[in-house]
Amino acid sequence: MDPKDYRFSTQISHLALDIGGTLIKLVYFSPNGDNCEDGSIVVGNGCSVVQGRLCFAKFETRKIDDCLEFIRFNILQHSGVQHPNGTAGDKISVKATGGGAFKFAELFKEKLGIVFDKEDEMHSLVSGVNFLLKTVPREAFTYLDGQKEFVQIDHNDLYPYLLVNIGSGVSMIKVDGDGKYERISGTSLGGGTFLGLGKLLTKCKSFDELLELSHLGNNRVIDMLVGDIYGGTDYSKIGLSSTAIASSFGKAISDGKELEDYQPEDVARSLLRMISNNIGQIAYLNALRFGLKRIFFGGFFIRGLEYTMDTISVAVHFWSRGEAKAMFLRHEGFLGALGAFTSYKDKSHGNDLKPHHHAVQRAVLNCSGDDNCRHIPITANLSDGEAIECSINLV
Ligand SMILES: Nc1ncnc2c1ncn2[C@@H]1O[C@H](COP(=O)(O)OP(=O)(O)O)[C@@H](O)[C@H]1O
Ligand SMILES: CC(C)(COP(=O)(O)O)[C@@H](O)C(=O)NCCC(=O)O
Repeated sequence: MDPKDYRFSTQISHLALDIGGTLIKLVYFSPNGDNCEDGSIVVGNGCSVVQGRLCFAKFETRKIDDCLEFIRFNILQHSGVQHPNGTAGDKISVKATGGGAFKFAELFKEKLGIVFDKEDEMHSLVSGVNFLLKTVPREAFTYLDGQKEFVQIDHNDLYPYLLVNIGSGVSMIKVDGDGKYERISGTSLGGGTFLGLGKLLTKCKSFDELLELSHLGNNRVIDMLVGDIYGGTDYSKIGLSSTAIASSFGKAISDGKELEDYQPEDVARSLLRMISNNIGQIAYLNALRFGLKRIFFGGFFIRGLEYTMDTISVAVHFWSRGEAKAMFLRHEGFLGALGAFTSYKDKSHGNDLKPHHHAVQRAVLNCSGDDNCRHIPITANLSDGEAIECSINLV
């Protein structure tokens, strides 16, 4: 292969995208040093092992042009690939998953000369979680009563588990092994519902603003509690305390108030609680259906927010009477994109490429904060996923 072509084709396959209903997630490999060659070590079988980091970025899907610019200026040019206006002749193949891999395929081809090599969304989610759980230390944790505890993952006792991905909508997947999974349930009441209803009800403009508001609010102003119905007492016979929510938003029935009479922060709090609680409960019911004890929650809805994780954990704990465990992931929002990224290696089997083509060899979390992704000049939300140090094989 012409060395120029070699560089061209290997560099750009270090990017994978997950284009969802609300957010576009990017995972890309950033070699240590200014370019790939600087960080690479050639090993005996002719492969170069390149040291670097997996970096993460996200964009709102409605602002897809920002994402296109980001890829053009930070990834294509940084890789030595210059396609200001890609043409049909300059095809670059990139792994992509999520609904947007279909919806926006033409746009990426037209604007960047990128052709999507599509990976199934559910498959990518599962691959992403398995990669994280098996490779990245201190990835999974529990969160209950304000206590975060990292979970030691036993590779020999990982399956089966339930994966609940809370994106715009929610998918629930029973995972039995690598590439062995079944989507067993889902609900349309997900992150998109929280954000959509939140925008309508509070006039918030963004997810972050809505979260900020929810921090300040009190859900009991709007939620009808068991005590409100039972005159302040518990309904202990069926295990409900007086402070349990009997009916989300139920107080609005008889308060005689208009929406404007409620504080937006209380509305945001009730909404967050309602969505989180409902997902926790449906997750538990599905875990019960299949006798699953471990439930991993992913998706960008969670955003590492204590209140959300606590609500989900309490719901799982309460309904399962402590039998099932809710667990969360540090790279929660990038499961699909990571799965698509790791699929560069899967496709190498059975074709001309050697095994381990672009296989992520090992990963150690790099918690160095600002130092991550420092070559990136234009704005992207980089703080949401900590970079993962790793090396990759280039054949
Ligand atoms: N910065 C953000 N902008 C919009 N939504 C966000 C943001 N951060 C978290 N979210 C929440 O995450 C959800 C999207 O999660 P994600 O896993 O990316 O799903 P999708 O693949 O459907 O886009 C949104 O519906 C919203 O609830
Ligand atoms: C259609 C989807 C898989 C798309 O994924 P997303 O962009 O929401 O992450 C998801 O929104 C979903 O599973 N919705 C729930 C549909 C249902 O089971 O009712």
